Amino acid sequence: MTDPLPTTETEAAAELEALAAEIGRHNHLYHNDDAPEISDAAYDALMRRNAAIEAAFPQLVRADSPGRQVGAAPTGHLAKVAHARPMTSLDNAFADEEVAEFVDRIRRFLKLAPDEPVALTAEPKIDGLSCSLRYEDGVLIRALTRGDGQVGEDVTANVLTIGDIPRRLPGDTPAIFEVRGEVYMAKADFTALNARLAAEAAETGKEPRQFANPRNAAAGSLRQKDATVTAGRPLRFLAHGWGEASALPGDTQSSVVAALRAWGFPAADLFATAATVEDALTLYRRIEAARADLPFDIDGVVYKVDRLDWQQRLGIVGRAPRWGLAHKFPAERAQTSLLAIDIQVGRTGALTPVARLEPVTVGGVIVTNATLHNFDEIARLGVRPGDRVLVQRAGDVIPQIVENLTPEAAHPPYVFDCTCPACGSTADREESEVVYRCTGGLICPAQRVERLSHFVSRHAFDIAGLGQTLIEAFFHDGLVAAPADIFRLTEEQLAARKKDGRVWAGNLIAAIDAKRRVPLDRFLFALGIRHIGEVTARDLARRYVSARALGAMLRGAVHLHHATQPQIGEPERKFVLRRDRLLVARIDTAGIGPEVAHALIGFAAERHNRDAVYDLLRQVEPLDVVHEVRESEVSGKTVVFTGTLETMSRDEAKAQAEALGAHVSGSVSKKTDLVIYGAAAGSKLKKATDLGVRAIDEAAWGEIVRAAE
Ligand SMILES: NC(=O)c1ccc[n+]([C@@H]2O[C@H](COP(=O)([O-])OP(=O)(O)OC[C@H]3O[C@@H](n4cnc5c(N)ncnc54)[C@H](O)[C@@H]3O)[C@@H](O)[C@H]2O)c1
Ligand SMILES: [Zn+2]
Repeated sequence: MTDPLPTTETEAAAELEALAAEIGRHNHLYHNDDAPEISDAAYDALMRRNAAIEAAFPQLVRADSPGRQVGAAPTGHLAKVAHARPMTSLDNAFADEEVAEFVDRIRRFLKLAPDEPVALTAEPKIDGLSCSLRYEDGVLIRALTRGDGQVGEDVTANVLTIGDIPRRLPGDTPAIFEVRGEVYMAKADFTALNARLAAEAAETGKEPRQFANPRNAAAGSLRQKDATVTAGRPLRFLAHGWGEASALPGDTQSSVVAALRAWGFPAADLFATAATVEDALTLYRRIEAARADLPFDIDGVVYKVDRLDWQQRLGIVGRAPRWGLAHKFPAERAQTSLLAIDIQVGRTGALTPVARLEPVTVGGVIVTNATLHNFDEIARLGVRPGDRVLVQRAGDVIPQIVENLTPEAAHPPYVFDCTCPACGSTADREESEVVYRCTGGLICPAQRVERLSHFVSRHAFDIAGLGQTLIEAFFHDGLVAAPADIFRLTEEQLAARKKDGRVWAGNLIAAIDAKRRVPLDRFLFALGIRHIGEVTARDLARRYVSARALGAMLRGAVHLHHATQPQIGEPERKFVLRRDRLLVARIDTAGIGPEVAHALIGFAAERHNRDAVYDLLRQVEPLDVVHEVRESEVSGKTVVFTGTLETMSRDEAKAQAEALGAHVSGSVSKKTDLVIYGAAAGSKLKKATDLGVRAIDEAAWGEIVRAAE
């Protein structure tokens, strides 16, 4: 967990509340709908976060804390029946040390000597759903799902269709005995079932029902109202415990499991006992190594205290027994083939490469694509379509490629052609960045809504009554695709959208018309060019004064840009742009900086963008910047700033002087009228003194400025 814990009670209580709601929602999706939205690892991370906050703020533990609950209360169509003994969950461990702590806790609880051995059983943790089978006088009379641990769903009819489950126990068995275990679906059966469902759907022309993983398939198949559906599903059963029992056929976990086997229940082949923590961990690794070859999905190893008298004393705390622990496996990995690399375009134009994979089950979920983060990652992994790759799902829901398993040069290298797949514009990146962005901001379908919303926003065109929601609606209805379209909207079009919409339409058109003349800086800012925020837009506007002058400069720059591009071909060509110092130098003045220069040229070099701007210029007129000059004692004079100014930047000082009608020069000569010096002023100040030029400090300059206000 990387996020720091909340520091105040208020924050902690708020987060616990949010977690309870979120985890509750996922419990419902997982346990009742068999349709989880997040991975188990992501779910476990939420639970751990909840537990960590509860440990830091024990007074805030909620009555409905997810840490106290088992599963989810059943809500479906099946009859709800109370359990004779609660069906619990298990505490989780992820690291080896946690297993040692588990045994230490048991020793402390039972007040055992430190060297007293605590024998544990170890067995795979099957990814299915638990089920309790009640036998009375050796006959199966009821089967219940776990539900919320107190109340389960009656699935007796369904369970009778499962071949692994005996209907009747042989010979002399206790009068009452509840066998508990997992109903699961084998991996191969799961794949076949999904294929069958797809084929059936294709025949009837319906949308196929596909299960995300074997666990969901098992749960969805068992919890059917119509047991004949269950009968057609390849469900299996593994016994691992018991509930109410009038007598027990042994005094250890292992001897009871052996009896269950003798009665005809399948139990895990990899079941074993361990005398020490080290032995338990050895079993864990053995089971982990066997994992991929097991016919069913498992997500960890379950340890239980072998002695039943100790289990009895240890009892249950909250949602789980003190005598059991689920030691989960780390993120699962799997091999598959990289079919293709696609590029997704985000709402702000960022391009993300996505790996299309041959479907593979990783950690119980079918994975068909993985993120590659960015193009550097593709280079780092050296992956090419056709390669075998190692895929992993970690705490994150999005799977990732961790390694390329195909030797060098087996397939042609992946080449990114630096164009946006959504609009065909050039994609560019800055030297300091790894992310490529589409430069077709105004025309790129992936970015349009975002750009249009920006265009009408408060600091841009600021059109009264035209916000994001309306712009989105106009876009979806095909009324507005580019900024210029806003100015082509008609009252008739708008009025037709609302009942009695005349007045509204009239007002909106008037508000739009009122913005047909806007200050140049707003116009520039509204275009949504990267790095051109409000301040930079204002700087650019001040420097170029008119749209015409700015346009002329850009035309020149773009012409030069195209002329300096080597002829088509290698991808590098397209970003020569950002290395072209000469070009950038043309606009990299007045503190505008190379990043802004690159962004501007990149934008202007794109024909679609130019067309969109010309189209807009037929509708609106950007107003020239009028430099207001105030009369002051320095009007018409030449001033020089030197040294380090304390209260303002050099740029601001220069702007101040210009606003007062002064000319700012960089060097001191006989023509200089005034030198303003800051700290550590050197040769210029000396020269001024030598030439007899008047020199004042920053504070005195401040007085001149204030006097002119
Ligand atoms: N992805 C999601 O949205 C989501 C939501 C809820 C739960 N989950 C998953 O379910 C887990 C929580 O469910 P849970 O309460 O069932 O806990 P759990 O799955 O971590 O462990 C308890 C269960 O393990 C099962 N089990 C399997 N093999 C066993 C064995 N050999 N011995 C004893 N029990 C065995 C039993 O059914 C028992 O109830 C989470 O950790 C997460 O993995 C995921
Ligand atoms: Zn694009």
